[in-house]
Amino acid sequence: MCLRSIFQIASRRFRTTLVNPVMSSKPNVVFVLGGPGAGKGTQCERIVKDFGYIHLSAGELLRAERNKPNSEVGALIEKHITEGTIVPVKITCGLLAQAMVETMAVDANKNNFLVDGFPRNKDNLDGWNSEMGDKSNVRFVLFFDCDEQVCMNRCLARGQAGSGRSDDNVDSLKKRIQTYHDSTMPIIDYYNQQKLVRQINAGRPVDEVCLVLIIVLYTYYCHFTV
Ligand SMILES: Nc1ncnc2c1ncn2[C@@H]1O[C@H](COP(=O)(O)OP(=O)(O)OP(=O)(O)O)[C@@H](O)[C@H]1O
Ligand SMILES: Nc1ccn([C@H]2C[C@H](O)[C@@H](COP(=O)(O)O)O2)c(=O)n1
Repeated sequence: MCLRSIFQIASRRFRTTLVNPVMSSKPNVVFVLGGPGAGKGTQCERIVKDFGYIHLSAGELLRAERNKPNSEVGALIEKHITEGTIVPVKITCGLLAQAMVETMAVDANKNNFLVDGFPRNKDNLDGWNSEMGDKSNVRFVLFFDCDEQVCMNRCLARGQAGSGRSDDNVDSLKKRIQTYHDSTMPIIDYYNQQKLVRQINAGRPVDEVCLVLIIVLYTYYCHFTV
């Protein structure tokens, strides 16, 4: 049986049987973490298409806010993006919360969110817990584990392919990778201690990573059907 067939069968069963048992009026949140270029966005998009999640990328929301001509925080966001540092949580959590509210206002059943690139440091974590802790259900954390040099090469290739991102260059990437080690890994460790981390080898080709991701999701949601 080909990979595509397995994927289609798993996703059909997932949508009809496995998502429904965890529906609630609060948003269900799966945090997605990993180094820059680990493939978080690529894999989230695949899951959205076949599994009915809503993908919210913190980085994308920040770039969209930065691009608004009248944004009061646009310059601050751009400074953090190019420096590879982390935007204050008040801004990022506000954008995420607003996107969730807007999504669920259109369709209350759309309450399963992949929150990609968040929480990235202690400020993110504390801000989320105080603002969203009792307004959301954090189900688990997907950790895309990928070799640093592989991450760097992928981002540089993405820049050369015309991403237009001001941080797909060697200087910014070195800083982003440092921030990832210093600030994001402790957050992954924190969730790991709570047994909430599902670790995925993200150094493999896209289809192989995706297959492992499907198995991880399937296994998780099977707990709700037994
Ligand atoms: N498994 C993979 N193998 C090879 N290339 C990949 C793989 N996954 C993603 N890529 C490519 O690597 C680049 C980075 O992927 P992606 O944007 O999904 O990473 P990301 O973790 O979301 O990065 P960032 O945190 O910088 O936004 C993209 O050009 C993507 O096409
Ligand atoms: N929680 C977050 C997420 C992202 N940013 C900023 C800083 C990152 O380097 C940049 C790009 O994010 P990505 O697209 O790689 O997820 O956006 C942040 O400050 N806080």
